[in-house]
Amino acid sequence: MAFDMVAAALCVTATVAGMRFAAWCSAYLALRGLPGPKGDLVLGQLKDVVKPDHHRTLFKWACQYGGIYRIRLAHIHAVVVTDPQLIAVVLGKDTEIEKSIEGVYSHFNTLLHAGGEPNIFTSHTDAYWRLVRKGVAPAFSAKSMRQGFAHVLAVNQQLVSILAARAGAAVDMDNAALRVTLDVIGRVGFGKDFGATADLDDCRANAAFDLMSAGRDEGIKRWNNPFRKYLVFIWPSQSVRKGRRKLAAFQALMAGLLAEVRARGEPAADDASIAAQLLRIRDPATGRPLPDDRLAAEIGVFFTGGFETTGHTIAWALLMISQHAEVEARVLAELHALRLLPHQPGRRTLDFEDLARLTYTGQAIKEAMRLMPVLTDGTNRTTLRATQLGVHSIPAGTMVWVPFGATFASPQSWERPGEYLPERWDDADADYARPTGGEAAKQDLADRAAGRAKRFMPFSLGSRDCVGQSLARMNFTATVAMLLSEFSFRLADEMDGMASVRERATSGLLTLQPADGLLMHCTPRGAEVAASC
Ligand code: HEM
Repeated sequence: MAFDMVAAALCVTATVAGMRFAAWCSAYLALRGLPGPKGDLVLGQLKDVVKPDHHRTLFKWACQYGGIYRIRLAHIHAVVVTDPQLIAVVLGKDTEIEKSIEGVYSHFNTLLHAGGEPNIFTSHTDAYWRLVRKGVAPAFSAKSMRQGFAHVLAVNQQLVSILAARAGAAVDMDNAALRVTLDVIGRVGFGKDFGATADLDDCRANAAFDLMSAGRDEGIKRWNNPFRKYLVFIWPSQSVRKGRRKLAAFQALMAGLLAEVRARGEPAADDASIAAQLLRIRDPATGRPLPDDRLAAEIGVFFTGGFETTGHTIAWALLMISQHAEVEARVLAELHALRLLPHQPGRRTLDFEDLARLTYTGQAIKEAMRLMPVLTDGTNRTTLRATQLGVHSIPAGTMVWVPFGATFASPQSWERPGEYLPERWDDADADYARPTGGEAAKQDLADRAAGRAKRFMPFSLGSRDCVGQSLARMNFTATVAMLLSEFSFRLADEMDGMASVRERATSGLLTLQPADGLLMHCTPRGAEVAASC
């Protein structure tokens, strides 16, 4: 009897394995027509894409193989897409191509939830995701941003005073920008001042700031080694135990924030902060609020999603603007026209309406986001069924990777792609793909319904785009404008020049960031600057 059961189990296992192998082989054959790099026999291109400078490799492959090519990450077949027309299909068809939850996003579940439950970022596009996404949407409306602006101003004013007191000294502006971002999300979204901006020096002095990066580090280790979450039981090395402790501390921090928010009582009717909106969510089936553990995980995802992304964006924009004298001069002229420069007659404080008026400054930031996109790896999808991408039929179960860095720098979509040219955004249509290859291509493009495919999508596209983009825009525009109005920034000699900072940028830590911080000397602007504008 026992023998029969073992034999039956073995038969089932062998059949399932056989079917999987057959599916794998058929996907291999189906994708064989696509170009792609030759890789390691066992790992394929896996080793290339976990390197700290893999964004360069993805760019090189896009130039070499075009807007769609295949790679293999060990046993996973993947198709990499940088052609805007195809990206529009990939990110626009939720019912055919879903976020790659299993194998990519689900690794991040245990970072935020001890039991590994998914959150708005890591869940399928399902009923739970819709409930949370719809629930928090009002927190990012124009009205909420206007309400939160006073916090953005206060945090940046604090940074300006600290930098003024350290005039001339070299300050790590990447670290400073990250701190501002943490405080902005804390204050605007949750009514909580973490005080990270108050002390720029010591990472460890601010527990919240320290834990934000710790969550990220452990996330990467788990992504590179999915078994890491179990290792503490099997091989409890010091590093694994430390990672676990940090994660537990991060989750406790978020649970503590939830308790703090609850202790304030029912949110006021006009409070549409992230905290208030999360508390208002009700399960339509039971009418009950989300359980506390899920709420704490959702709070955590707004910090992890918004903290490094916005912080490094600010740092890259400061670097690019301050290293291009002609761009900086135009930014200053715009600030001067709005009476936002120190020492100018009738000087005003930046207000919410100014954010929309800072057209050129916005373009300068946007161009920095094109050349140094924080989410250079973009997004991953998986085909739920066989899907047509251009002339290629992509089998079900294939990972489709849209790397933004390679897309935003591709010579197939951009003129002078490697140059920092904020003026390219003067054209309101510059976000959209252009026909290349003469009249025929123009006609072809005009013929396609999806002819206005976007070639620039730093916040992604479609239903799973960035829910927090309005907060990010408000934060980075205000910070860059306020810092540049008050100071000129010179890259410290230790940084070895802008080219070297860009060359050494790492994408191995989830976001594209300066490898060794961004040391800059900040000099307060004198009266002559306003006079010369
Ligand atoms: C410059 C700053 C930012 C950039 C470039 C950015 C970019 C993105 C991108 C590309 C996605 C889609 C990711 C994917 O498909 O894997 C995303 C999703 C998300 N972002 Fe952002 N983000 C930024 C700031 C923020 C901020 C400030 C918040 C909130 C405080 C936030 C919260 C989220 C959340 C919760 C999601 C998941 C949305 C969903 O799946 O429905 N992000 N972001």
